[in-house]
Amino acid sequence: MNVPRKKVLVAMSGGVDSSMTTKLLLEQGYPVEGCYMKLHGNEQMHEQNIARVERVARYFNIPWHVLDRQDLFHQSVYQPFIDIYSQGQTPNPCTFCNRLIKFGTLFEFARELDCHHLATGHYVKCDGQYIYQGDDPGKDQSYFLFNIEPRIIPHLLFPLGSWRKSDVKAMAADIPLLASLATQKESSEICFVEDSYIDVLREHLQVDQPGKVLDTSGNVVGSHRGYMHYTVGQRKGFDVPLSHTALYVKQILPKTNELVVGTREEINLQRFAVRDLNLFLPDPGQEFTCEVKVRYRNPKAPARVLLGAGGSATIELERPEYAIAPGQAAAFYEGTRLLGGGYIV
Ligand SMILES: Nc1ncnc2c1ncn2[C@@H]1O[C@H](COP(=O)(O)OP(=O)(O)OP(=O)(O)O)[C@@H](O)[C@H]1O
Repeated sequence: MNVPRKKVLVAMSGGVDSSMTTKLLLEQGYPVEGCYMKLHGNEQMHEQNIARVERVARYFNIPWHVLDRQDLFHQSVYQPFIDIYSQGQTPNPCTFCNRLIKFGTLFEFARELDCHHLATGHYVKCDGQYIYQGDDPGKDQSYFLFNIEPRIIPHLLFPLGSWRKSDVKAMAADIPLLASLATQKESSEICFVEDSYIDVLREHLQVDQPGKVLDTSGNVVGSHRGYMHYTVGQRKGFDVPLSHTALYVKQILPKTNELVVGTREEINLQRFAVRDLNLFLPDPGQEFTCEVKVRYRNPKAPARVLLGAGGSATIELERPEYAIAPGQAAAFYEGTRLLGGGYIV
């Protein structure tokens, strides 16, 4: 006799991924409910997305909910995004949202609805103990999940982990009533950024304030548009008239509105620190070896992690890496298995 499946709450954005997540879970025999969360402040976008979620929920004949978490999102994702840029660092807002909202308050809501599982359309895999990279190398989103609470992993379902995005779109295109999902524009990488992050910052801060560019010896060599326009590792957008070699941002100095630039060799780092460590390993010891990804699109690099006090760690890379930006996540892996990570200091 088949054991009945426990109920799942699917985080539904109105996009193709979470809609096809719903379809796959229903096919696997799970009772499913859906939930759209109002997070950013763009009401027009919410209306459009809610109409899509309603269409999908009706098509699959499942109950669905709207959860308003705009206040929590503002306070724990949007405002820190602005504050971190103003401190001269590069924030990773999706990791805040994943910890506190998608896999935080939404999980609490799932429990209120008596749902044992929570599912999203992330391209990752999960065996109930660990999260793994998704099979589609161009879509794997495990990096953004390094900071979720370990206690909720046993409840998570990610049916798209073994799918390629192109096949997910083809599956949607085969359902006449939902075919438009397959062709709709992909949502931007950060849900509240329509075009450029600088437009968001400009609403709150004086981002356009020209400043000095220094070389690594402290000489003034050029000018820039305002430090918030830049990320460590960036090569373009500042002016160093007399340089004949490619120069990259090595350091951002918010107090003096200065950038320090250097050659590729000068900006490479082999050792750096992280804070707010989050580990899925039950017993990591004082140090362990793994591979580290310091940016979403960077390949994983072999490293040693030395644990320090108060959730800090030092990362020693086997070979120097380029563009290690304070504020970004450093996610740890063993093969495709996500071990956790921390924020680069
Ligand atoms: N506003 C929202 N309400 C509920 N769940 C959401 C919302 N936004 C995103 N999600 C969930 O988080 C997952 C990952 O979101 P992300 O924006 O990274 O992916 P996406 O490729 O745009 O997904 P989709 O095609 O489902 O919109 C989505 O598949 C969905 O399950």
